[in-house]
Amino acid sequence: MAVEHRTPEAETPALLVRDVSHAFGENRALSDVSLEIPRGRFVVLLGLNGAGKSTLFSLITRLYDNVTGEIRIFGADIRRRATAALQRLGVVFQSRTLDLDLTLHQNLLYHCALHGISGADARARTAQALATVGLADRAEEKVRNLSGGQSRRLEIARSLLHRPSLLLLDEPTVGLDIGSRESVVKIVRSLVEKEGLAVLWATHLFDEVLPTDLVVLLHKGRVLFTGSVPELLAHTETQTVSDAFRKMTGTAAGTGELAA
Ligand SMILES: Nc1ncnc2c1ncn2[C@@H]1O[C@H](COP(=O)(O)OP(=O)(O)OP(=O)(O)O)[C@@H](O)[C@H]1O
Repeated sequence: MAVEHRTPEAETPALLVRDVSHAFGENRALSDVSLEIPRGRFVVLLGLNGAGKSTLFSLITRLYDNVTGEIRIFGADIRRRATAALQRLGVVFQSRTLDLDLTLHQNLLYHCALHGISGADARARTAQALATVGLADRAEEKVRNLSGGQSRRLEIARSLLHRPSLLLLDEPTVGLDIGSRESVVKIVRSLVEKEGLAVLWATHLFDEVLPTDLVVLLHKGRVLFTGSVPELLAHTETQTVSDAFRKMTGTAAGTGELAA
């Protein structure tokens, strides 16, 4: 008789992706992608434009249906237990999705309503989320008045309202000036350190990777490496993440959309 082995709840990864592929017609955007995000870790999904990062996010968030492989959020299969899985997930997509003519407060209250959160609870969560991202004093202004970095921070606040345990961010710092980039990175890293959130941070900017992060290297729809930064450097016999990336992908220095 087959014995079923169950992973204890505390050991279940925040996100498990196993053997997931996706194609747009003839264009294979993802091929047998597997990765894991342990609880409470900051994981960088590193890949150039077109690597498949946004496609993977669309599958994890169920914008697209994954027809191959398996995706689990804290153990819940996103197809069979979609509600349980998505309740634990917060997302900041690459394109902006705020209502410019509503105030910060109204944008967040609207999102609370979508999650069935209302009244005093919604107001308390909104105030707390705005404070977390340093925008408490801007609550009654229209979003139209915010800078790019402030808008991003508001989107992060919005993603926290239903108190997720796993946060996905797709190229959150693209187009921001250096000061705004730093503040966005700092806020998200602090959520990992202080609140124990697990984060999947998609980027093509190597200087956003810290030595203590885990890295998933995605190139042309395939995962070429998963592990810690020291493991990546040892594996490639290089000194920097950008050199390691170039070596693994065969991308020559000075070409491609590399930064830092
Ligand atoms: N809706 C779509 N229809 C057809 N092809 C698509 C679609 N979305 C993505 N692709 C293709 O799938 C591949 C992966 O794209 P994807 O957007 O996931 O990459 P990415 O790593 O997020 O890059 P970027 O940061 O430029 O969005 C690319 O070849 C892209 O052209």
